[in-house]
Amino acid sequence: MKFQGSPGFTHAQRDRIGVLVTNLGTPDAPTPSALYRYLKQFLWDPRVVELPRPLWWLVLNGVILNIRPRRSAKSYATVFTDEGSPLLFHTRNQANALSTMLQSRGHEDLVVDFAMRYGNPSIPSVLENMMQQGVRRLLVVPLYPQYSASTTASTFDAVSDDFKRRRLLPELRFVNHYHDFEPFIAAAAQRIQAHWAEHGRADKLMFSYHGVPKKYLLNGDPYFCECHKTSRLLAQALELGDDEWMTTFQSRFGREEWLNPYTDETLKSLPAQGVKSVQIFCPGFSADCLETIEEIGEENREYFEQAGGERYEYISALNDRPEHISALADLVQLHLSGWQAPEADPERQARARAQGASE
Ligand SMILES: C=CC1=C(C)c2cc3[nH]c(cc4nc(cc5[nH]c(cc1n2)c(C)c5CCC(=O)O)C(CCC(=O)O)=C4C)c(C)c3C=C
Ligand SMILES: [Fe+2]
Ligand SMILES: [Fe+2]
Repeated sequence: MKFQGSPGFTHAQRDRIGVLVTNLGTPDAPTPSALYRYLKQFLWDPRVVELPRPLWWLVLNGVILNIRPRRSAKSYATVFTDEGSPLLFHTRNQANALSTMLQSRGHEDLVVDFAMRYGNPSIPSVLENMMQQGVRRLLVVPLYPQYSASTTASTFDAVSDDFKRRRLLPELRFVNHYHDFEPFIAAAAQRIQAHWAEHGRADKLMFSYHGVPKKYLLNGDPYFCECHKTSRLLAQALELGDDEWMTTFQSRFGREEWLNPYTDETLKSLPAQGVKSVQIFCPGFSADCLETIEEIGEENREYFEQAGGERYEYISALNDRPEHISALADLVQLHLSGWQAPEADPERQARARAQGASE
């Protein structure tokens, strides 16, 4: 095995701290061929689908990749804009705003960038770029508030797979979750309150999270519990009574049982129970994407209205709202503690100057 070196390396280059923000990833275009590439990479990840590989290879390549790319491309076409996929442009905007906010808080020499677990910009390409800019201490921040092996651990796999081929490794810190981080809860509560100020309240506030197969919970994934904790803290922050809110799980895939109650089935049943108006917020999605805009904003609205519901409002994600960026900056600063910025260390600065002068 030949490990990849760092061709541009010089001793005079100052060590820098990097912050890599990541999210799930999205197809490059709303076309069947782009969807084929994206879904093939995503659904072949053993963290996402935990079925025996030979069986899953047959189902994925024999059935799913023959049907789903065309179907999903149609859904994606309804959410893509001139700026591209919402997940991509929101994540880019978040990283830019985070960089600006951290600079304004005195972190002037941080390298802040973003990457996607699947698709582009890929984690290896962005890591390479950051290493070339002198990043020797790296904080990875997956924008998944709740930990799940299928998302958070999969991101760790991608970072460590990249490290496996490198000679020079940065020091690594990795944010596992922030489902109960007070500034995050406060930002989400503020988002909901802003919606109420504009539109008033509804009979029920639903917190809808992306689901995972129920067996992941039974096998020890804390995701379900972390979702419930986020909901409970949000309900507390908003001073909601027990019958004013609920937690549900969306985006089921395949036939096996997933975390429940399911968002779609719940919405179909609520009008018959006297709930005529609902507002839905998705606290697990840090950025709007197909699963919020199309699935919650459109598809589930129809289920609720067809079942007799009268008022349905989707409360958009935190995206690059200032309160979200501020919460993320708090999270980054918490995790950077002890990693003094090189400029703030006078001894190191003097050493770097002397070294630069002697070369
Ligand atoms: C097949 C299993 C899947 C698991 C497990 C899963 C977990 C999971 N996903 C997210 C966040 C997102 N998922 C998104 C899209 C999406 N998810 C799956 C499947 C699983 N997800 C598929 C096949 C797709 C693609 C769309 C489709 O064909 O239906 C997205 C949106 C991406 C976008 O481009 O907009 C997000 C975000 C979480 C948080 C999670 C586990 C906790
Ligand atoms: Fe998903
Ligand atoms: Fe979906």
